[in-house]
Amino acid sequence: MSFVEYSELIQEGDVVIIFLGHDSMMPIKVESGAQTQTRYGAIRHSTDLIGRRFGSKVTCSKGGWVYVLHPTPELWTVNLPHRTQIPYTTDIANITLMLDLKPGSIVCESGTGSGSLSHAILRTIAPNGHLHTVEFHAQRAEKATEEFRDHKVGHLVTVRNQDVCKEGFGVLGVADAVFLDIPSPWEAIIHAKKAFKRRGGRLCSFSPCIEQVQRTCEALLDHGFEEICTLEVLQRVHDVRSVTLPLPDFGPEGGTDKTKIASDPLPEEVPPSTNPSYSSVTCRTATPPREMAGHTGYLTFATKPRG
Ligand SMILES: C[S@@+](CC[C@H](N)C(=O)[O-])C[C@H]1O[C@@H](n2cnc3c(N)ncnc32)[C@H](O)[C@@H]1O
Repeated sequence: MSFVEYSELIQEGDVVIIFLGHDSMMPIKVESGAQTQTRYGAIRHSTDLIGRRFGSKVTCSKGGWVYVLHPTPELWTVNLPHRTQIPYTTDIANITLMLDLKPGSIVCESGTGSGSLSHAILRTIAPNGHLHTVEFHAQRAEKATEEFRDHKVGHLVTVRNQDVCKEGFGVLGVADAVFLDIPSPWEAIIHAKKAFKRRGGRLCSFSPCIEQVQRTCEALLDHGFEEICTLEVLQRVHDVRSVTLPLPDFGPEGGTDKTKIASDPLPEEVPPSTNPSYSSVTCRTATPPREMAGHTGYLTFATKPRG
């Protein structure tokens, strides 16, 4: 099992996602002899997991069943152990697109935090790209390193335990893209600029507050970045339902001018208001919500030009 390559069978040491329901999943590390308790009973790793196919339905000791899923960055984002605030898949999808990430890209990131974004970046830049991720909190840097190794993506990432605002990313002139998710991104712009390749690249900074965005945009302008734009990604979930609407009364079919064409047969005149099949119509419709909660943060993108 690897986060960047699909495997058929579950093996000792793999991470699997136990799916109990759409709102109830948990990641576990498979160890022979171990058991995991769920509300449907115990899952015995040796007999229930090892050697089974990813996606299998597994019956637990109390008779209930779960699915065992192959991990993906999206499933990891909603199941990872939180050590920090994290970006979610709606923002991550836009970050990946707008940073133009692809297999082979070299990316610099700070802070690593809980590794939510890192996993998505790694899946996109595999098999020959590289992620340089900087985290100044020693335990978070250590935990992320351990997880990347366990998830078989360690060869694609270098974790550095340092302050990106003081010491930068630890690499110069290599990056195609830079991502910042720190409280004072404006202090790291100078280091981002130095990390980029000579031909330039794309930068993204994620900030929850507009004041942080303003300072970051000023720093980006001061350092010669172009195409600066900030956006907020909101999910607009449409509510699908059936509605019954009254039909307007347009009068009898064929009009009321009975003298218009003498040869026309007159339609059967049933006033719509007295004919139940014409007075209303039921249809399926989708309505957007009136209010949209869910501000996660502002995404500021910019281009570092050549030179
Ligand atoms: C919001 S979290 C990042 C979450 C991360 N993007 C993820 O996907 O899980 C911010 C992280 O940045 C780290 N951090 C803050 N300032 C930093 C700095 N100057 N240098 C390096 N890391 C920093 C914090 O310790 C924290 O772990």
